[in-house]
Amino acid sequence: MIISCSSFDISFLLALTIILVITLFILKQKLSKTAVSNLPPGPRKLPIIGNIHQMAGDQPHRRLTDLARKHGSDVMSLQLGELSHIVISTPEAAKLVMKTHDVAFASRPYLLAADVLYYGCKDIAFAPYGDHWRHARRVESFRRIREEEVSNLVASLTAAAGKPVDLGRMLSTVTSTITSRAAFGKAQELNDDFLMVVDNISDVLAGFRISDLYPSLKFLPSLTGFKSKLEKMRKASDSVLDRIIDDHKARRSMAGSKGGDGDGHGRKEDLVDVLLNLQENQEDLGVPITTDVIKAITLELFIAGIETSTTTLEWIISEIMKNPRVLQKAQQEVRQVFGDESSLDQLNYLDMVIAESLRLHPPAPLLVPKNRDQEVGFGSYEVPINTNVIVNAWAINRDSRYWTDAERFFPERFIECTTDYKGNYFQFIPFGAGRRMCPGVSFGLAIVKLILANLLFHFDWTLPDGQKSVNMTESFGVTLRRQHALHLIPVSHGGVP
Ligand code: HEM
Repeated sequence: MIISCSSFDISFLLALTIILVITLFILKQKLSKTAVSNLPPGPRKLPIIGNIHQMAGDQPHRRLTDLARKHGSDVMSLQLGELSHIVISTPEAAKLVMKTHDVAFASRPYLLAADVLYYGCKDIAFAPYGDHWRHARRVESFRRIREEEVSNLVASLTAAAGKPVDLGRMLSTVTSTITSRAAFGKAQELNDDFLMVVDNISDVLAGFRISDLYPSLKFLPSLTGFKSKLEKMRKASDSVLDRIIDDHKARRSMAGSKGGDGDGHGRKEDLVDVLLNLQENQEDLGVPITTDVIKAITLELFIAGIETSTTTLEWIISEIMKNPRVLQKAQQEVRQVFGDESSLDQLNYLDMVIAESLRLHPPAPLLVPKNRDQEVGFGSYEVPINTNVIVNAWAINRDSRYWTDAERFFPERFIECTTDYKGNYFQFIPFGAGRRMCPGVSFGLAIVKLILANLLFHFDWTLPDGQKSVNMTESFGVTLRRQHALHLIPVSHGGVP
């Protein structure tokens, strides 16, 4: 969940002025009804907009970190438009949310974008906690990644050796092809409209647009043009997903296959097959797996697979280019040990490099927002039902009480502590924790590690002429991407792994 810069530009302010007048009376009434005496501390809020103005100016995870330092380092109240939030910024408070009271905080807030794009929140990430979500999570049967795609990447880089390449774009292509194979069974030809959806989805799911913050003003999404943008996106993804599902159904019926492993012609089962199998065995589930559910889950896993792995890889490579010592050490290990995918387990230093990059640059710095939908105590504070909960993993992963020299990129720190991603160490939560923790940990890490090992094995890397260092500026979006393209020069090292 990220605030889009565009949400805070001039059109935002104009729209805000209009709604201020219209909503004054309604909100005054609402706020007085929900006033609670013992809320966690927080910055002073203005009438109607609450603390929206304090979110402008920087990346949300950085703004929230600064505000928390001043107003409530563990847990802080924030009013964004109509919506009450608490912001969690320490491992101790994160443990209360994602372990002690995990069930009470296991739901997600309503988001119009998730409603429209995921067929009424029939995906996994934005599904309310309940029967649908429990069954959808069972579909974490991701296929083993295909080494061929990584070989294709190596071949393209070899062909471009000695010249600058846009590495971020190449990584995005390879992760998209791998995910496409796992999800759809083959690399799909995805039209420009669908790729527009992939590019924009993290922005529209950010959850901080004016229409998200004033959900009772139902006319806002139409007034601001947000609704028509979402409908256009849904139309574009819907036609591609329909085609993919129809293809699968046709192949399955030709093969006379009802589930099983593949279609009898050597085609392996993919994510869409797994979902169609579940649909055919509805009686086992008690929750209908409709075609909309299949489309929502397929789209979400496809996008989750590309965005997070690409972002993780880009930050790792940026960090090691800034730290030649680490690059050299990682490269030495890879060139001594790496043979094929089965030897990935022996690359211990590479694990530490990945962990250290995930610590400093978690691809989802604010995780996915949670919603408190059950009555529970929260430490000494009262947190009303329906409060949204933002867990600032970015701040937590840099908590100087747990991490010595916390801002420094130093993979060796993981010699002493664990790189366990199971959500048991609340000072290190790049994948979240608890019931709603990421189900794609193994799939995501396998892609990242395999690609990284190949990039380090086959190539030495240099910066393009005239570039002294890697620019580390972050961009706005649901995932924490680099703002500038990552241009590097691959120099072939030779050797066959
Ligand atoms: C390095 C890679 C990845 C990172 C860092 C990452 C991180 C995260 C985070 C932080 C969350 C939110 C957890 C929470 O709210 O507590 C999440 C949720 C999720 N992720 Fe990932 N992810 C990665 C890869 C993947 C992949 C490859 C997939 C699927 C192919 C995936 C699918 C999902 C789904 C479906 C959810 C929602 C879970 C739920 O709400 O129950 N992720 N991920």
